Amino acid sequence: MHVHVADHPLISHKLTVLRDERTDSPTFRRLADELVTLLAYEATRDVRVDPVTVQTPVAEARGVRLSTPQPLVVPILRAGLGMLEGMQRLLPTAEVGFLGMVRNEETLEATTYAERLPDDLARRQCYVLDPMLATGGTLSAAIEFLVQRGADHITAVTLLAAPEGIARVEADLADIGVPVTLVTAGLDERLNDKGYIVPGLGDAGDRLYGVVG
Ligand SMILES: O=P(O)(O)OC[C@H]1O[C@H](OP(=O)(O)OP(=O)(O)O)[C@H](O)[C@@H]1O
Ligand SMILES: O=c1cc[nH]c(=O)[nH]1
Ligand SMILES: [Mg+2]
Repeated sequence: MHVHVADHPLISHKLTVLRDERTDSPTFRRLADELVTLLAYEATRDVRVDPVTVQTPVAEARGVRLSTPQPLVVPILRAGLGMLEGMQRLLPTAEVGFLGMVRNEETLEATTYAERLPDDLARRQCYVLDPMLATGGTLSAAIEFLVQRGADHITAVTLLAAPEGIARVEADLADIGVPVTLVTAGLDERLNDKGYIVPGLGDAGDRLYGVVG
C-alpha cells in the first residue's frame, strides 16, 4: 500500500483543532469537511481522465475530462459520512455507495451491517472514506469487499491512521492484486489497549454525531 501523509500547515492546523477535546460537534463536523476537501486534492492525483478537445472563443484546446465509469466514493458509516460532502466538493459527478460497518469495542472485530453498492464494480476507481484507521480491521474488510465486486483501484482517505493499522491492512491485502493508496492527514504514534489511536481524537463517530448506546 502506498501511504501518503499530508504535509501542509493548513491541514496540520485544522487537525490540531479537531483533536482538541474542547472542540464542539458543529465545529468538528466543519473541520472534518474542510480537511477532506484538502485531502481530496491529493487523493485524486491518480483519478482517470480521457483526452478531449474543446473550442475556446479563440481556438481549439486540448484537455481532459473524468473517464467513464465515474469514480465511486464509499463512506463507511457512520463516521465516514462526515467526510462525504468534502469529497463531493471536488468530485461532484462521482457516484456514492455506502458501507455500514461497526467495530465491536470488546473484540475490536469489524462487522458489516449495511451495504448499498453497485453489484458490478468492474473497472471502477473507488475512494473509501473513514476518518479513523485504528486496528485496520474495518478498512481491510471494506477494501476486500470492493475488490471482490470488481474494483480495480482503491484510495482510502482517513484523517488519522495508526502504524499498527497500516501494517494490518498491508498484511491482509498483500495479495489483493489492485493498487491501494492511503491518504491521511496524520499518522499517529500507536494504539492504546482499547484499540484507540494515541494521541488521536477520540471516537470520531461520537464526536460527529453523538454517543449512541
Ligand atoms: O481500524 P478499526 O480498529 O477497525 O477502527 C476504525 C473504525 O472504528 C470507527 O467506527 P465505529 O466502529 O466506531 O463506528 P461508527 O463510525 O458508527 O462510530 C471508525 O470510524 C472506523 O470505521
Ligand atoms: O481512535 C479511534 C479508534 C477507532 N475509532 C475511533 O473513532 N477512534
Ligand atoms: Mg465510533
